[in-house]
Amino acid sequence: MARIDFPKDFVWGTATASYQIEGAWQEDGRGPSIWDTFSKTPGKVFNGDNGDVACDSYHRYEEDIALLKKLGVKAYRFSIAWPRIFPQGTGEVNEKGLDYYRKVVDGLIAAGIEPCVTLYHWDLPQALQDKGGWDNRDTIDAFVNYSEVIFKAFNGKIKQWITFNETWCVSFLSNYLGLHAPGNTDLQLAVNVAHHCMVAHGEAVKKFRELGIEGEIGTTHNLYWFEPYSTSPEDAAAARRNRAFNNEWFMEPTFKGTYPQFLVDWFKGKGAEVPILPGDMETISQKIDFIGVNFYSGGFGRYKKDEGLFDCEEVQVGFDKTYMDWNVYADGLYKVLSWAHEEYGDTPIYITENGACYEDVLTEDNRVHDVLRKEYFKKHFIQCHRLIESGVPLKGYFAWSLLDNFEWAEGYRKRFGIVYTNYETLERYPKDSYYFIQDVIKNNGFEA
Ligand SMILES: N=[N+]=NCCCCNC(=O)[C@@H]1[C@H]2[C@H](O)[C@@H](O)[C@H](O)[C@@H](CO)[C@@H]12
Repeated sequence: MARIDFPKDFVWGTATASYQIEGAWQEDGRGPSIWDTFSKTPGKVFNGDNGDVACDSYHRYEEDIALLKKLGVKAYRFSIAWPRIFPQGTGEVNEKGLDYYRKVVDGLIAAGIEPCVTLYHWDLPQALQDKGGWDNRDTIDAFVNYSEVIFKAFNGKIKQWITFNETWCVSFLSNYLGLHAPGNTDLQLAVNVAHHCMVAHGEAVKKFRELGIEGEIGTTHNLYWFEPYSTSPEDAAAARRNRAFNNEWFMEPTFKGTYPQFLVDWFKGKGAEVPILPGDMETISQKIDFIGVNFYSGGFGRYKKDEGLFDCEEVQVGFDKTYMDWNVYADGLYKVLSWAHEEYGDTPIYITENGACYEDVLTEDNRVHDVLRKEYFKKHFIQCHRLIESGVPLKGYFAWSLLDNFEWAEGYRKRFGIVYTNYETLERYPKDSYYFIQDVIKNNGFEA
């Protein structure tokens, strides 16, 4: 057994998102989001589940904060629901919406926990979607207007700001693959959405700097480690395309102000071109204070003509799988963050999400012995330590998720929490993984 110790200032946290935990979907003036619409469209979400109640954190946030305090985290990442602040996306500020987040932020600070806020975690006001959503460049200004209200309302209280969560999901998963809201399946539309979200990110960073807001600002991309199954040039090219679809397409513009040309050409061949206006790339690549990375999995790919968007098929090489059928590939975390550090430089990195879904059984005495999830965390903590030892500027780790919650198109059947949510009673029960992480935080390390 080897002792794994983390740096004294390493930030341990957990993460959630508004639509996944809050519920209270029509309370205190909240307007509809695209996820209210999508989840109530038959066939889109497992079992017809929706976020009307979710974990009811809108009313139970004090319980959540108590769980965070007991866990011992330094920070808590959550998102603000744009439709609570601007029910129609723009116009009059809904003060009652702001009041909820004032209570959450003040509660966290009183508990000695740093609030880390995501401004956009997918719940776009439906009123903006009705005008084209992220395909319409006007939504960029609406996002900056919303961001400015939040910056000013919480300046000095919130010190870590994330503009977007997973622009890959907002664009390709939601507008090309059609699996998330609003459920489109058009490559050009998805390319437009990705671009406009990244411009919106850059414009919000500019506003943050102009206003002199305290703290640090960044964005979160979900990175996936994908490598060729063999040394053949075809496999290498196919895997590179598939990886770049997830990684470089977002990291290159964010850090270098360019799109990866080989993929621009590939998309052009598929009839999709990036709607770049003069100044966009400079806006997107505004200097950020940190990069958030969500990491879950990775895999191997090989060339297969006409397979998917990139003539690339994933090869099963025997990885253990989570209940999402995702590979458990902890080395992939080391590889992808080492690659990001080499490619994009010394910007501090936070793992803003990492975690696993398994079938959880609640015992008679309200325990969940989630051995596999504990193992998943332990394997990935070891890789975090390797990264730090290798000189990668990894500054913190947020476990996904504090609570079992609304898992998007999977509804409530897929549980990622370190705390079990009983959806009938809305009671919360810490799982064994919660106590494992509590111990790791207390000792800032563990016996590997
Ligand atoms: N098909 N398919 N595609 C693979 C999708 C991988 C990317 N999904 C994520 O990273 C989401 C991220 C999200 O922030 C959170 O809100 C989700 O609850 C977690 C768990 O799902 C993860």
